[in-house]
Amino acid sequence: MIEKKIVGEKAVEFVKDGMTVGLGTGSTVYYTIIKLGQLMKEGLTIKGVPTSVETEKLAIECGIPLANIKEIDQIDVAIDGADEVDSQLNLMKGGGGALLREKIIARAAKKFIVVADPAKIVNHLGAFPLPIEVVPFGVEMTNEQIRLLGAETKIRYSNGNPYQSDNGNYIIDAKFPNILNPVTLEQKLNMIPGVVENGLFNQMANAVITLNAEKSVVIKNRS
Ligand SMILES: O=C(CO)[C@H](O)[C@H](O)COP(=O)(O)O
Repeated sequence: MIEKKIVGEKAVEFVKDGMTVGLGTGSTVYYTIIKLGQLMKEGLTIKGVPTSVETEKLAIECGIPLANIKEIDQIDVAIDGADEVDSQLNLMKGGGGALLREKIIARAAKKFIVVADPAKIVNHLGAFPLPIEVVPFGVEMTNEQIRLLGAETKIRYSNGNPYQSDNGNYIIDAKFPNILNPVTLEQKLNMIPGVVENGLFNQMANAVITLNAEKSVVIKNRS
């Protein structure tokens, strides 16, 4: 999709020589990573911190050296996609199942830049089911606790088996009606035993790169 390519490539403007860069997961940040690989051939020097096994493979293919996560003292910028972005720049993420590593890297980064095609921009989060990473043990009980918060839930499956994240956990997709208070919901979900993390990234994005109705690139900054 051309929109994803435009916003994905624009994000490289936030990357400067010598930076350690958090590399998100998905079909939009894919274009950022490809572009960074091209720029490295022209002399840019960076280290990447991938948020998934899929992104790790892509970064290696693109010739981006990976930082050792145990030795990183800082991540200068993290760039990632989103499933939904609200007017306060709160995000819903995890459609690709990588939300836990994505949140760890985004939180550690000095700047978190989101690349989102215009279809991702919403007034309120919640049309997309919220991905929640849970430990496999007692998944049905954890699922029930999430349902009690008002969601219709589905354990995510892949090829006939529960989908497993890169961390060996399961994902529950939870359809809440309009999420009017994402901050409270994020906290309530993470208090349920068995929930590892959820896909609400509240007040984390410093900027969101998207397109306006005229198809021009716009950068929304969080106030
Ligand atoms: O959170 C994610 C993966 O866990 C992705 O960033 C999100 O699903 C957006 O993906 P895409 O850019 O392919 O639309």
